[in-house]
Amino acid sequence: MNRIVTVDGERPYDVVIGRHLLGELPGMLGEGVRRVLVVHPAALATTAEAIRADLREHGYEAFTAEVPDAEEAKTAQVAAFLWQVLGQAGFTRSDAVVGVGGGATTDLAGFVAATWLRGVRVVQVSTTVAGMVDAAVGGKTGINTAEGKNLVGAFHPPAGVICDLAALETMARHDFVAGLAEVVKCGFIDDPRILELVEANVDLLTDPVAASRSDVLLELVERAVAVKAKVVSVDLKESGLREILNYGHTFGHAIEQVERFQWRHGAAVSVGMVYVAELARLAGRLSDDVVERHRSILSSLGLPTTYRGDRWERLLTAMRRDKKTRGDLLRFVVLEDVGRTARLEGPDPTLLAAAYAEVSEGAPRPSRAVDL
Ligand SMILES: NC(=O)c1ccc[n+]([C@@H]2O[C@H](COP(=O)([O-])OP(=O)(O)OC[C@H]3O[C@@H](n4cnc5c(N)ncnc54)[C@H](O)[C@@H]3O)[C@@H](O)[C@H]2O)c1
Ligand SMILES: O=C(O)C(=O)C[C@@H](O)[C@H](O)[C@H](O)COP(=O)(O)O
Ligand SMILES: [Zn+2]
Repeated sequence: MNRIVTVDGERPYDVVIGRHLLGELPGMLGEGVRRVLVVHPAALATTAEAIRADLREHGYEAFTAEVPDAEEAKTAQVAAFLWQVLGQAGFTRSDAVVGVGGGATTDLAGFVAATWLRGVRVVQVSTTVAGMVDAAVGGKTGINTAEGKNLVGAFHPPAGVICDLAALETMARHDFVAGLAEVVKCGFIDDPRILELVEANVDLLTDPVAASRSDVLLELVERAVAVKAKVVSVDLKESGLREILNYGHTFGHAIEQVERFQWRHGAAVSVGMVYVAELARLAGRLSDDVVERHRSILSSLGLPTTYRGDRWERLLTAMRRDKKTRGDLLRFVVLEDVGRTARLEGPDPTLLAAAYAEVSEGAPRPSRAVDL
């Protein structure tokens, strides 16, 4: 049975979660669309071709465009390639883009849709855990620059999102588990039941095939999407509440930039959540127990909770480029308890460095992180 989460806003849209859902796509494209560009990485070429053929049967003029894998897709060069494709195929404002893939692909496809003719429709067909519970929903689109993550982008909500859990069966375990970091994030910021479900089902959730076929994953995806939908429905452009979805990302994005985008996003966010939990603890705002719960739940999934200890200056430079920063003021989303978020603004530099020491490799703490 499919689950539907509706995202409110200027143009409400549905996130449909279930199995074998590609038939939903034409309905989501809406009235008046004639041409459709299906953007996908090589790993999803067969799916993209099936979508193109189906769209043609429904009378659309459908094209596919293959883009590089993962973060390699989120560049100005790849965006420019897609603008060229759209231009040469004569896409007008009543035409549409469909993103088929993980968060990297849908961030790119969404950004190209946001910028082509100053905005055409996009439907996201998400094929990863991180994409389904987070990237495809909420309209944050963008690309990276050498200086940092998602530094160029636009808020451009989709016309609909398809989360076909059957697609997850082919995912590599490390990519699958990395996506669970965003699910755990939703648990810490808003929905404690998510944490209980993850803690009770670690073995199942670290097996992509078994997890994808389970009601546990269906419930987790629905709950995480519901958290995201609740937030972005009232604060699309991140003027306040939406910042909570950035929990763990200040330090996480800094790792990604320092590692030249070779780390998985979810793995970096995993360390970032432990970092900011330690920061909140050192600032006297979070209990030891909740900090340790971060470590235990993330490491039980095989996610990293530590990072190399010799990168502080570079991490700090990267954190200053975080979108929550205002002028020289570094700002963090912190927890005061599970489900209770707050902001920590301009923490003392010694506190920032002390939290780094707590997540540095070699710090006297147990870690069961695997090679993500
Ligand atoms: N816009 C947002 O709100 C938002 C939210 C969260 C994450 N993100 C972004 O999303 C990206 C991370 O998303 P991700 O984890 O999906 O990464 P990803 O898109 O890089 O996908 C991970 C890997 O899985 C492969 N893949 C995708 N679907 C597959 C399938 N069904 N079977 C087999 N392999 C498959 C991809 O080819 C890739 O190699 C980052 O760029 C992050 O910044 C954006
Ligand atoms: O939707 C949001 O808002 C988020 O912050 C969700 C994050 O998981 C996601 O990684 C997002 O792309 C980060 O946004 P950024 O503004 O920090 O680039
Ligand atoms: Zn994220």
